[in-house]
Amino acid sequence: MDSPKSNDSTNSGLRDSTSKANDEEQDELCPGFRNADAFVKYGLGAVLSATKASASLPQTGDEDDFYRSFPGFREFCESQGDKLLHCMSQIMQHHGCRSHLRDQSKLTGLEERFDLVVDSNDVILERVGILLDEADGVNRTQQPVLPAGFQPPKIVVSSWNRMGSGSRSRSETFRLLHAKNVARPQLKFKEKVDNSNTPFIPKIFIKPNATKPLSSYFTNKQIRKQRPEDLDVPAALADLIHQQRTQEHVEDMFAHPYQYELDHFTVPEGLLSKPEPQMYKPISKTKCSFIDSLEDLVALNEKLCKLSEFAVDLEHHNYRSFLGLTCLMQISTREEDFIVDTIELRSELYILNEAFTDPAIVKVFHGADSDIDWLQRDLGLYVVNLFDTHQASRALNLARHSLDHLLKHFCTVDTDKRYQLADWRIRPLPEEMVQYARTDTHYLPYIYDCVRAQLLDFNHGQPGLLQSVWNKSRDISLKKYVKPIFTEESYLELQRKQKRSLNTQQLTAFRLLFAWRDKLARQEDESTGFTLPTHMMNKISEELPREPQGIIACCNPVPPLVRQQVNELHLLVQQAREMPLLKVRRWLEPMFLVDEEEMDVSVRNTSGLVATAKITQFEELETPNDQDSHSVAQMKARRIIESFENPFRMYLPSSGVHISKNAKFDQSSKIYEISKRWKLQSIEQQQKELEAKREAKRKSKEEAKERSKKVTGSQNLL
Ligand SMILES: O=c1ccn([C@@H]2O[C@H](COP(=O)(O)O)[C@@H](O)[C@H]2O)c(=O)[nH]1
Ligand SMILES: [Mn+2]
Repeated sequence: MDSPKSNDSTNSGLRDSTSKANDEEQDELCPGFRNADAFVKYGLGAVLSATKASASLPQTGDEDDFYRSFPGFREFCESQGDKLLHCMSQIMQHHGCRSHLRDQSKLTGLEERFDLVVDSNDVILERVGILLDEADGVNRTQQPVLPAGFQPPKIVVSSWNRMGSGSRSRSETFRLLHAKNVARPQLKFKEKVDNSNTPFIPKIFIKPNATKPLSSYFTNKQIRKQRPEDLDVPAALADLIHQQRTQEHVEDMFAHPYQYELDHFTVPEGLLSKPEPQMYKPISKTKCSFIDSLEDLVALNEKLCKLSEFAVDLEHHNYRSFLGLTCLMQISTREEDFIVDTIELRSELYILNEAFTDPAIVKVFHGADSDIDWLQRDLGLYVVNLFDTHQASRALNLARHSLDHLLKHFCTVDTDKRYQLADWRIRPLPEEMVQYARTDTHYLPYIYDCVRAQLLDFNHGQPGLLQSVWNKSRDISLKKYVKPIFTEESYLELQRKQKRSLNTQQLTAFRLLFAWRDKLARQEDESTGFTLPTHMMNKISEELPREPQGIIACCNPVPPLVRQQVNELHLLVQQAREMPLLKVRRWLEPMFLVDEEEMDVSVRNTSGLVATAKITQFEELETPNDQDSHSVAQMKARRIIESFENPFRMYLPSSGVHISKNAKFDQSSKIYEISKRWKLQSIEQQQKELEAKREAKRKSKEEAKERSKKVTGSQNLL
C-alpha cells in the first residue's frame, strides 16, 4: 500500500481547453487520444505495450537491494525514473490534469509529481466510473429498489489481456470488476451516516482494556443522546443544562479514546528479542471463514483474544459515499483467515475492541494510516499495540515498501493488485475477490517475524531500530479521524493547489460551484467526485456558460446530479457573472488582488540583487486579458512577482525600478508583511478591504478639496 488511499476525489486537475499547442504536442505522442473510444483504441494499446515492456525487464526480486547499492545502477534507475515521470506528466497533462502547468520545471520534487499522479488517477477514474455506469444504463441518482432479500447484483467483468499470450503461469487477465445496481449499503445501516458539517465524535460507548475509564459523555446514553427539549424542566433551564454538559464534555468528545493507554504503552519485553520466523501455512491448506453474523463475530473475538498476534487489513469504497465506506475486514492468524463483512456487521464490530486494544496482542497491518481512520470512522475500533510492516520496510531501507514487494521479497509470492480498486460493496462477494482479499493478510504474521529479525540484525542485536518501528506504529494508531469540514475558505485550498489564474468572476463561480457540490454530496451521500468532478467544475468556472446547455457541454459524460440540477448551477454561474471583473493574481502561496497604491515592493533574485518597484493603483480590467489597461507600475510589479516566483529569471532593470547590488534582503520588507497579511484572507475580504480603502481615500480627497475651497473662499474674501 504505497499509494495513499485518498478519500478525496476532489483533487482532479484542470483541463485547459485553450491549450491547443499542448493538444497538438500530445497528438503526436498518442494520436487520436481525445475521447474515451480513442483512449481505449490507442491509449490502452500504449499502456499495454508499456506494461509488457516493464514486465520484460530483468526481475531483480530479492537482489533489488544488492543492485541498488551500486551508485551507477542507482543513478541509472533514477534517471530512467525521471524520464518516466516526465512522460507521465505529459500524458496526464493531455488527459486534462493540470495542463495549465506548461512549464514542467515548476513541478518541484517528487512529491508534487506524485500529487500529479494522484490527481490524474482521480480524473481518469472518475471518468471511467461514470462511463461504465452510463454504458450499463445505470441512473446513479435512483436508489436501486431492493427486493425483500438482498438481491445479488449482476457482476460485470471487463477484461483485457494484460501480457498477450504470455509465459507467466497465473491468469494474466486484468479485470475491472464493478457491478450493476449495487445496492447502496448505506440503506441497511442501523445508524445513519453523519455527513453533517460538524466534527467527528468517536463512536465508542464501552472501552475494553481501559487504564483510564471512558468519559461519561460516551458511557452515559442520557448525556449523549438527551436533547434539551426532552428534559423535564423549563426550556431555558434545559438549554442551560445542555450547554453546561456539552462544555464539560467537549474535550472528551474530541479526544482519542485510547490516548492515555497509547501514551503509556510499552512493547512487551519478549517482542524485542530476535524471533525465529514461523513459516506461513500454504493458502490452499488454510481455512478461510466468511464472518457476517453476530454469533460468528463473537466467536472470532474470543479466538483472537487468546492469540499473541494477528494481521488485519481493510477494503474500502469511496465513490458512492461522501465519507467513504469500509466494506471488508481481513484478519489472519497463523492458522486461519477470516473475511469479515463490515457492511453487514458495521454496528457490531466494536466487539473486536477487546482484542484490538489488548496491549498484549500485536496487531500487524501493512500501511495502517488509512485503516486506522476507517476503523474509527465506521466501526468505532481502536488499535493498541500496532506493528506496521510498511514502517518496518522503511526502517530496513528496502528497495520498495509496498505489500507486493514484501510478499515477493520474504515469501516469494507473486501478487497483483488487480482487485484493489474493485467495488468492494458487491455482495455476495465473488470468490476471486475473497481470494484476493485474504492474500493481503495471510502472509503478514510471517513477514512480521522476518522484519523483526532483520531489524535486530541490522542494529547488531540492539532493539533501537525495532523499537523505533513500534513507536512509529503507535503514532499511527494515535491518529484521530478528521471529518472533512466545509468552510467559506475551503475552495481556496483547492484553488491554490491547482495554481490556476482566474479573474474574480471565474473565482466566484468556482467558489459557488464548490459550495453547491459539497452541500449536495453530503445530502445525497455521494462523493464530491461523483457529484461534480473537479475538472468539470474547473471548466464550468473558466467558461462561465451563458446557457444551461453550456454547462452540460462542459461535462462529458454528464454527472447525473449535474443533469438534475443544471438550472440551479446556471443560476450560480449567472450570479458569478455579475461580479465586477478584476484580475486575481497568485503571489507566492496566497492569492491576492494587485491593488495597493504606491506600494514599494522589494524582491531579491538569485544573485542577491534587490529590486524595488512601485505598484500603483490598478485599473479595473475590461476583459481578463486586457493588457493595455495595465499601468506601467503594474507591469513592473508583475515582472518582479514573476522574478520572485522564478528565481532563475534575471530581473531586467527599467525606469522607476531601483536595484541595489549585494543589498541584503530585508525580511521585514513589505513583500513579507503583505504576503502574511493577505494569507488568510479570502478574495471577498480583500475586495471589501480594498473598496473600504478606496472609499476612505475618495472621502479624504473630497475633504481636502472642500478644505482648499474654503481656504480659497476665505482668501478671496480677504
Ligand atoms: O492505490 C490505492 C490503493 C488502495 N486504495 C483503497 O484502499 C483500500 C485498501 O487498500 P489495500 O491495498 O488493501 O491496503 C482499497 O480497497 C481501495 O479502496 C485506493 O483507493 N488506491
Ligand atoms: Mn487490502
